Amino acid sequence: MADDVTIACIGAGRMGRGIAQCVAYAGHEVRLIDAKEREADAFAKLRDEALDEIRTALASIAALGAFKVDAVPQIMERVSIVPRGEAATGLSGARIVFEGVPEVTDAKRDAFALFDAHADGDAILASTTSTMLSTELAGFTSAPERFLNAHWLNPAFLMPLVELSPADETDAETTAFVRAYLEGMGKVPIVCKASPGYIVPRIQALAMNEAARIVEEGVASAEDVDKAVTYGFGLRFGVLGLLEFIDWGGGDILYYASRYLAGAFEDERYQAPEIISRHMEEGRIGLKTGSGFFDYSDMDVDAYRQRRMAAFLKALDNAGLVRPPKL
Ligand SMILES: NC(=O)C1=CN([C@@H]2O[C@H](COP(=O)(O)OP(=O)(O)OC[C@H]3O[C@@H](n4cnc5c(N)ncnc54)[C@H](O)[C@@H]3O)[C@@H](O)[C@H]2O)C=CC1
Ligand SMILES: O=C(O)[C@@H](O)C(=O)[C@H](O)[C@@H](O)CO
Repeated sequence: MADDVTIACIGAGRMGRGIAQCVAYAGHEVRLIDAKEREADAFAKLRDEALDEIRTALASIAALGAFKVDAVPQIMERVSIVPRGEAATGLSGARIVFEGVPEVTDAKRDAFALFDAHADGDAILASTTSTMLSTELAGFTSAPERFLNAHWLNPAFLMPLVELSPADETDAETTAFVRAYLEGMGKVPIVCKASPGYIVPRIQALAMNEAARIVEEGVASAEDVDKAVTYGFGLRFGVLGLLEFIDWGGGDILYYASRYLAGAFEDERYQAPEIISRHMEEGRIGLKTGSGFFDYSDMDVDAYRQRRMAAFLKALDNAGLVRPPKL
């Protein structure tokens, strides 16, 4: 991967700015393109706001000790922002164009048309849509072989994961190029097949809606729901992952818990998928049977548990929750 890759972002909102910050930090030139037609005054306001936001975010991370604050001006020199009318200049020479316009089909269609009209013949278009099916979006560009979804998580500068979701027509080289580029800047890309919501938005939409529902029903306060996530749900799944935790608790427990909750709430949303009952029939319910979603049969299980314990202790220590025993 060349060091002088130029990047463009269509859309200078939350994600466009966050991606620009990562790209500039990683040493590459980045052009933000305001996707909306605006009067000169309105564009100047947006430009100042966007550059200010990126500069302030960099400075606050530097102030926390991540890097030297003197580096901020040099990083900022790599960021520019142009109005929609200058999209041709902004897109010229860009190797990857990240699209970050609102999660609305017409806005995507319009941004893709801008890419088609002005981007270079070898440029890759990567949509940061949270949910839209890549195969559907691919139909909005005349270069579907150079298109894929690249779902960054917010805040882009802090979150390592980027979910890549190629469309049916996407060339393998397109995915490989974007993957290598992201890895080069220290991100952690994963590839999933064309499917709405990939992994994270698909799981978190259920979790976020359920959290909101708990507050709506008066079951717990917003403070306590988020405390439960910080000190329970999030902390544990940060160490174990969801599927590994099924193996720890036992797939059978999830099966019975899901059945009870589906009955108690009289709602199908708690039904376990078929794979859970199939694993039970096959005796694959996790650590206690030697396999579940993962295979533990050839593993030194004590050493494995000790590694996970170390990760838990680290997480507890970060949260200031490690206490010595009372003697
Ligand atoms: N906000 C989030 O937490 C995350 C958002 N995404 C995705 O990234 C994409 C962009 O989201 P954000 O950056 O949050 O949006 P945003 O609203 O902050 O920024 C969108 C930008 O596009 C411009 N724009 C262009 N065409 C527009 C139109 N037709 N109508 C209105 N505004 C238009 C807006 O002026 C704005 O500058 C969406 O697809 C979203 O689902 C992905 C990950 C996280
Ligand atoms: O994970 C992310 O950062 C994003 O996918 C989002 O937060 C989504 O846009 C989410 O807010 C949609 O409800």
